[in-house]
Amino acid sequence: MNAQQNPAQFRLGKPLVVAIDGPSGSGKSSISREVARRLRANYLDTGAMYRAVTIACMRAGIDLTDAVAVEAATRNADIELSTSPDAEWVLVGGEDVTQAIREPEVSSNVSAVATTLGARAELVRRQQQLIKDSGLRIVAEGRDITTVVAPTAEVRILLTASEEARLRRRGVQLGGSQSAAALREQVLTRDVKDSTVVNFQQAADGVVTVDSSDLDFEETVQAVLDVVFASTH
Ligand SMILES: Nc1ncnc2c1ncn2[C@@H]1O[C@H](COP(=O)(O)OP(=O)(O)OP(=O)(O)O)[C@@H](O)[C@H]1O
Ligand SMILES: Nc1ccn([C@H]2C[C@H](O)[C@@H](COP(=O)(O)O)O2)c(=O)n1
Repeated sequence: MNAQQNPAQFRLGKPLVVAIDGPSGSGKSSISREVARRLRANYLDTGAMYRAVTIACMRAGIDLTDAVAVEAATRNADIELSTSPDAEWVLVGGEDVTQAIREPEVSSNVSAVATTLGARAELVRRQQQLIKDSGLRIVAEGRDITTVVAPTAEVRILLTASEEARLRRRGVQLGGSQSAAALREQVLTRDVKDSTVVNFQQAADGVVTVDSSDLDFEETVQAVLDVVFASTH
């Protein structure tokens, strides 16, 4: 029996931490959110936290190349975010920044925060607390969840896709409004920068790779659920 035949056996009501990492545009957020729904689990978008700190720094006029200032701003950042897969909201200082953190300017600047090690340490600490607060029933996704944030998760997955698939999907997601060069900057160049501090291109020991290049959305959800099933039985 696999997950498709009987999705109801996923240790319902019991702890289940599913850690998912992968490069930009591989489908981490959308696939993880749907997997969380089907597992009746919480959902944590850790990239949204890096984006929230970035917008807080930009609004405060903080020089993003100043690691000491970025680290201090991260420690002081008042961030709240939904951990329900059915409600997407992010607040910074009580203000709703759910849409603003997705703006291209934030995408261009977020790597400066993500590559500040002191900022990472603070956000990893908060993410681990959010996972505990979820009752350890959560799908958490990002770049270092399988290796740093939740290395002992019951299920650890690297979700990948070819560059071509990732660029195509992000282009469709943005409504065809971006040039090829802008898409490469937002997807591939950002990955190169982020890769300098975390490894999300190769699976660490014990991490299962799901390559979605030739899978559609539903097939990818099922492939992830199959790994969850196989890892917990
Ligand atoms: N297997 C798939 N087939 C087709 N489209 C997909 C698939 N997986 C994800 N998508 C679509 O690709 C787009 C990008 O996915 P998503 O935003 O989840 O990626 P991501 O890895 O979280 O990216 P980022 O790290 O840059 O935020 C979305 O529109 C999503 O619906
Ligand atoms: N665990 C994480 C999550 C995200 N990041 C960085 C890398 C990205 O450039 C940025 C935004 O993430 P996205 O919303 O695109 O998934 O945050 C990270 O370093 N570690």
